[in-house]
Amino acid sequence: MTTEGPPIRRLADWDAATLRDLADGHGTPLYVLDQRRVRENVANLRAAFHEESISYAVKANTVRATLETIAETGIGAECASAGELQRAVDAGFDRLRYTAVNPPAGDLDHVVDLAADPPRDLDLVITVGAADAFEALAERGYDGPLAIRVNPGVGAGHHAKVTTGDAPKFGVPYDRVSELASEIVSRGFDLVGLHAHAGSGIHEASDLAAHRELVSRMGELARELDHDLDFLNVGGGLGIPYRPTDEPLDLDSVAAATREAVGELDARLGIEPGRYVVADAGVLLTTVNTVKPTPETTVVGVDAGMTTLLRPAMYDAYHEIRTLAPDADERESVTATVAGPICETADVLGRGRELPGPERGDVLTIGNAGAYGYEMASNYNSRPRPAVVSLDGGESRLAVERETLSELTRLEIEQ
Ligand SMILES: Cc1ncc(COP(=O)(O)O)c(C=O)c1O
Ligand SMILES: N[C@@H](CCCC[NH3+])C(=O)O
Repeated sequence: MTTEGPPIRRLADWDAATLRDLADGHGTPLYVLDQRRVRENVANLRAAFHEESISYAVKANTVRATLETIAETGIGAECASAGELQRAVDAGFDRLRYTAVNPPAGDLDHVVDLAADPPRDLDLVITVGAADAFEALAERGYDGPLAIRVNPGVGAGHHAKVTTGDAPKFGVPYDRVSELASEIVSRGFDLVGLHAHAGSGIHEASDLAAHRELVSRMGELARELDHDLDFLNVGGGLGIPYRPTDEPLDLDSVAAATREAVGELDARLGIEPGRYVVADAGVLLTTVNTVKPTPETTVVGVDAGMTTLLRPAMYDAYHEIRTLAPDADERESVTATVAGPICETADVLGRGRELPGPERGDVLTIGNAGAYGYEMASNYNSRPRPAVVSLDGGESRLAVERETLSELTRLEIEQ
């Protein structure tokens, strides 16, 4: 059983000497994932959502070491692709939800095969977000349990690009759900659940209000359906404080508000957080390559960029940045723009940051990098992806090797 921890692990709480040693030993850019913190986050969620069923949204971080840690806690896995599903199975998850968005044929083939011939006893439910996805499964002879992803018409999130509950791309329109449910049931399938997801990064009061509205609409829909359900999953999206001045969510009150909003329900409530489980369990270490004073700012060029951590470029997301230099206290502070090595103006990890006089060779640490960090890394500009180290108590081990230049072309065929 895992033990609960503080509601957030701040960047300042990481042990600087340990991180410096890891940067020395493995080079940078380097992701570090603390498995103890992952366990604490799961325990914190369980303490608050003790009546609900919890699945980890695998997309936030699929590094095997982390998936194994989470699988061991006994919670389920929510998977958005055949690749995620396979990783979750390989890491030991037994309760799996495949919540496909517009699933490609090859994915469905894989998932249907897995359902027909599982490597062990698996509790696998496929969630369809369109009538066509249901037809595609039926054509493949799938005869297992199904859930419907609903577009509840209300969304929330830290950025418009991750607000899903009101985006037409996601889910069956609310007022067409009963029709699809009847079709599924009349054709002899086992409809076990309904699902909706407001979006990612629910943190502000307005987002929490939208979440409650979503839950309430979903509760109503579940009651209106002429069919008994096993579960009503109201998605993930629980946000975390990215800025040092942000406060963590009060999970107990979010859980209580969720229960209240759903109303009378025979089915079990479910949630599927990703970010909340892994974000503050990870940091990104990066080395300063250049320090360039300019009339506007001091540009601190580092070896991590948008190909290592995409969130600042993609969502203008804020990630705290600190120096690990041991003599930081003796240095005069400068206002810096921390920029990556990619040929894009958007390749900036932080603007207007107060840093103790940065020097070439300094190692910086970037906070809350455990969620959607390594996972969204790319090879743009032919940059190899970084390594990942897994930390557990005093032990550290390499979890993902650093990509090499020769690996960048491994799929290319000489013409
Ligand atoms: C269907 C679904 N469930 C769960 C999540 C997890 O979201 P988060 O990492 O914000 O908890 C997402 C991502 O937004 C999602 O699309
Ligand atoms: N990638 C997003 C979260 C989106 C989750 C997927 N629906 C982020 O970094 O905030």
